[in-house]
Amino acid sequence: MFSAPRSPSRQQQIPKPSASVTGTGTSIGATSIPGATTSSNGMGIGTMRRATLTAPKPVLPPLTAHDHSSLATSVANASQLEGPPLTPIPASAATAASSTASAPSKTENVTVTVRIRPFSSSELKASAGTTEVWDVSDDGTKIGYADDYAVSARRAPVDYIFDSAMTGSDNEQIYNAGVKRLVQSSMEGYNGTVFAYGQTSSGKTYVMHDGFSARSVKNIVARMQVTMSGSESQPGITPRAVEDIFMYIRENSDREFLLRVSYLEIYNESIRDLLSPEAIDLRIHEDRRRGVYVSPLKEEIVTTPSQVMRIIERGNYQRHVSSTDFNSHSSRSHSIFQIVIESRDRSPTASGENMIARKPIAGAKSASAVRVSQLNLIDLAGSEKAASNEERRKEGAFINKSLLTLGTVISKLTEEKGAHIPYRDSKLTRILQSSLNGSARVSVICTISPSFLNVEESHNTLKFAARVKKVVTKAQTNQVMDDKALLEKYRREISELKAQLMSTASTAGGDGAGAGAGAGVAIGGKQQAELSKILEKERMKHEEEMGEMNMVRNVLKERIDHLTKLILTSQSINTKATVPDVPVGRYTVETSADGTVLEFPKEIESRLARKDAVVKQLQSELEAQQEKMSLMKAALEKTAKGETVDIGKTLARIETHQPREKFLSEKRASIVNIGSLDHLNGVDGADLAALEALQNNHTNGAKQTQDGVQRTDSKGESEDDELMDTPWNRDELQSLRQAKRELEIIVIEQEKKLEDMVAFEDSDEFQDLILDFEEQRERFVVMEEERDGLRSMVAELQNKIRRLELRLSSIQMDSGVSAGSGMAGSPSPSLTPTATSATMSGGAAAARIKELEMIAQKERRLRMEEQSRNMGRIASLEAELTMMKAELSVRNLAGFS
Ligand SMILES: Nc1ncnc2c1ncn2[C@@H]1O[C@H](COP(=O)(O)OP(=O)(O)OP(=O)(O)O)[C@@H](O)[C@H]1O
Repeated sequence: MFSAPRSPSRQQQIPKPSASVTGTGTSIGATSIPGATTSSNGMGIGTMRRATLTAPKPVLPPLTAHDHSSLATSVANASQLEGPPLTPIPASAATAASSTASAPSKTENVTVTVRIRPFSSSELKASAGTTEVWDVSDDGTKIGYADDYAVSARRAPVDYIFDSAMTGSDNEQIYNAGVKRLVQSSMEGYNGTVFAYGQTSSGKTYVMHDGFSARSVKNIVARMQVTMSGSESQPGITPRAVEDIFMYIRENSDREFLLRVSYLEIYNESIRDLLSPEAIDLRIHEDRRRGVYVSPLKEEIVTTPSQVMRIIERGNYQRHVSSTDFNSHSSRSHSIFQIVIESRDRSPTASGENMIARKPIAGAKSASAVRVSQLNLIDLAGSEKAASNEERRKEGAFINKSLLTLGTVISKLTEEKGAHIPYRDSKLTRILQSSLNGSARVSVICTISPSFLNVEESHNTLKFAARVKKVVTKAQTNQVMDDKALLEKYRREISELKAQLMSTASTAGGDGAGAGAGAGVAIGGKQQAELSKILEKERMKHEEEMGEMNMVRNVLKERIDHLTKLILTSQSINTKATVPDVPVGRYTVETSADGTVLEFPKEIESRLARKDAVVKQLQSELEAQQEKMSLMKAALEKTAKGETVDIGKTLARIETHQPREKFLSEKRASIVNIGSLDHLNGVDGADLAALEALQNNHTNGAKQTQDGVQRTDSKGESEDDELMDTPWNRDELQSLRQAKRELEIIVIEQEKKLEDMVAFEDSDEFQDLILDFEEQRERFVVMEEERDGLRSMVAELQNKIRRLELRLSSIQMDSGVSAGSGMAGSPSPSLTPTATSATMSGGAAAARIKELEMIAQKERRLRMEEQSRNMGRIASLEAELTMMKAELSVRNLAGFS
């Protein structure tokens, strides 16, 4: 056996999450994706090909320094990016690749990496020390029994050679050694599959997902601690692959990409969509064009690494995970996360921008063809010995059977050329068929335990690894020339929309010509009036059409924008990374000479007040949610440390924060059940009674009894085991976590609302409102001036009327005097009566009087006419005034509503 010194990391124990695993890195907090949409698309696991079986060939060349550095830089930056909401994928378009042209790679063996994880606390306890069973050679390629162990256990030496063999917890090392190059080649158009294989609790989930693989409470607490301390993380293969994918897009400016993802699990031989959990028992289909695929399966288009990680987290949350005798958080299903990568040359001739009517060209190779590849990241459930719990036993039987079939398939592939390969004997092998039969690059990560307690299982894993190493593949790039590729479909749609946009623009540009021509014809009178009526009608119709046209243009522009955002380029990714400029000067206000704001327009004032009220409300809601979250965190931390949770207080506090009854009762049950009841010995009678009442209310009364028994059994176990000793507690903890996630989602939603409010202030809509308001205000001032003018005109007229009335009455008086003296010989007002009477004779005087009377009468009539005219004018002015007032108040109402 190897004489190499033992790897120092072999001596280490599985680090306690809080102590040695130092961060979460990629943020995979439980958040929902606003606008996430569903489509019923098949998940093609690659196109069907015949197995390419040859004698074992040399393995893939090792990674170059360049390989290591170019992809390794991705992790930090790409997680910052954010993208548009998800988009529905038209069912007809989102199919797997139909390859019309392909470029085969060289034949190559499956890449196999083996990792021996550090000792777990229970292994250490059971074996009373770190008895090394396995040893890794200095060059990191061979693995065999450790010398001491081989001697003491009388084992014949074994020697396995792989692409890499390693120990410890470094997920970056394992990613670089076994997966990085495969991810890169999947970006270049080759199908790729990575799966983790190994006994239960050997570290598959740890390597595939992240350093806190198991979703145990301790790990959640550790995550919190790490997040709070801001230290480094240990992401697994999946987040690293995701980061590298986006880094690749960023660094390859000559191509454009479209990414879509799906996530499924095989649980007890039934396929379930983890992104649409109600979709269970999905079927596997196969046809010549699409190969083997699962349908219907939800696919989501993704545009940022964080978006992908949120989807994975969402799926992980749905995955079947339970505590077993061997792993407190054991994956009870095989999970397959698939990323479909479409890409195309961006050069103008190849982009398809100008190829609206292009037809698919079967079999032709072209720069504009879309490359379609799939990257499958698979976390298998682990093989296990018989479990004590019946349900776990049943699950274990399904798991073992499918893993056995996988082993048989691998054996047949490598040993019996031309033999029948029993892919159909399990859902797992059926789905993996296209990858295993040669058309994809495959990398297998085998994980083993270091302990002699698991030596047989570890040896079996090594045998499996050695067999799978012999499988030879010949990956091909798939090129699609038609709308089977979403990229092509979307590009084509963008081109068509742009063409439509152009045509609406030219229609809009030609407006008003007809109206203008008619206006120049010289015609008069009635005809002209009719013509202007027609022209006016035409103008209004034209305006309406223009309005509609603008609406259509806006819709077209939005759709173009949306589709363009889904297509990723190095430029778009880099742009998304930059912080948008904050617009300056949101509204116009009146200021004094020294710049002091005199007054905000009332309209703005009231809108601002309304907005402030909403913001305040949102803020207080946000604070309340955060408060609740910290209560939950504190409760979790306490219980994880085995401390007593002050049930009464915590419940009361949460109750005051959480009005939703269902949520409350869930939380009550969770908190009541988190801690061991043993801790509650010191609680006084009233508290205990309250606690019991709460427990009685819990729906799982039967489970509680069982839990109580198991809890007693678990005394003296490790802290983790104590905490996770019963399925019931785990369920409760899971529901507690669910509650926490719900709160996180609410917080994110609230924050989004706040952002929207702020964004509204910057929006064109808001600016338009302010402009509108300014216009209204100016109109109001003009109307007020008009009203004042009319008022003074009315006052003037009233004065005039009064003057006229006075004059009239004085005339009447004069006339009365004259008439009286007429009988007494009085003259008209125009004549002096005394003079007249003095100078005229009786007959002449009578005639003169009559004449004067007639004059007076005529004058009275004239005055009366003038008076009634004036009265009419006054009435019409008053009516006009009333109208103006009414109009004014209507406008005021309209302007300020
Ligand atoms: N390389 C490692 N370094 C540190 N801790 C590890 C390592 N591998 C696994 N662990 C820890 O061991 C425990 C079991 O690991 P994990 O859940 O990944 O096993 P698994 O193989 O996925 O099990 P199962 O098949 O039951 O789902 C976890 O607590 C995990 O954090």
